Amino acid sequence: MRLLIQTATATSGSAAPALQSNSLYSQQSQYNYTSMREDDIELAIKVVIVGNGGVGKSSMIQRYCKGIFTKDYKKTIGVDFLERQIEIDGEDVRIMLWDTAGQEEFDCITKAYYRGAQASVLVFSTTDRASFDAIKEWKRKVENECNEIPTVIVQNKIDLIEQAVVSADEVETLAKMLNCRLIRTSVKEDINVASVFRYLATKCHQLMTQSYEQATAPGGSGSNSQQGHMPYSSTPNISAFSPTFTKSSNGTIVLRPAKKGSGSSAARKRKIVLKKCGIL
Ligand SMILES: Nc1nc2c(ncn2[C@@H]2O[C@H](COP(=O)(O)OP(=O)(O)OP(=O)(O)O)[C@@H](O)[C@H]2O)c(=O)[nH]1
Repeated sequence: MRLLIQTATATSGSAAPALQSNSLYSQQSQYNYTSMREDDIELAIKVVIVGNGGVGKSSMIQRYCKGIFTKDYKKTIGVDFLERQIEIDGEDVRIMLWDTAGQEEFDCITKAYYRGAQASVLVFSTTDRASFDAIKEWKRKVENECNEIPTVIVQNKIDLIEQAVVSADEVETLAKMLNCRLIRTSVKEDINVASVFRYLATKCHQLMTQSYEQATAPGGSGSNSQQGHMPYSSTPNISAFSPTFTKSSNGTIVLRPAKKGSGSSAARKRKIVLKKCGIL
């Protein structure tokens, strides 16, 4: 059995995939569990990476997904994405990293791609004061499209700490004020890059599991719904789609079944719980 989810059309690794307007991910992320078999669920998290031009967003994604670093600066035009799969609590989670152009001229294109994101990374550079000052505004832009989602502020280029134009105190104060986790990275030296995405994936995984359990618990909010819809919550859900997977021309993305035999004991336990809950 397959679940169809209307979402943004995207092509693996290509720049600026076409976007379709999409009610599912605009404000209310809802899943119809009655039409979904647990085997069909593949956990995927959409993460948007934002920040001024030249702070290292593309480099960070390349480092994380391909393990490479290049000194060349190639301005991102529009939007691009890469993905990587990691394991959280014994379950495979696909992290889709959406790289957005930092230049304001691309704002009207990029903001459309924030929609449906379950987590965000706000990046500034240790050597670029303006990029630090812009963090609040980047957060606001993401929130406009996604409400409150797990967010990390990344201070990149800490290998250049001697040329820092922002004090440690200032950065910590801002992170507290915006209620975001702060992680200092050097993409060049490969310091803390993986921690950023593991932190966000873990956070999203927890939120999704809570939501899921509430929706499927006997007498829980899910059982009250005639349609079996997951109740709307301001917390993010991990979406069960992958932009690399087969899509139809109308922007419908078809889920692929989870790999056979890949289930860990945690995943198996979840399957048992789901079966008990009578999910078809
Ligand atoms: N020293 C140092 N340089 C870095 C680091 N991360 C990225 N850079 C360099 O910073 C420059 C800009 O990096 P990009 O990844 O292209 O920046 P971006 O944020 O994607 O820029 P836009 O596409 O314009 O939004 C490149 O020359 C990178 O090599 C780092 O951790 N340390």
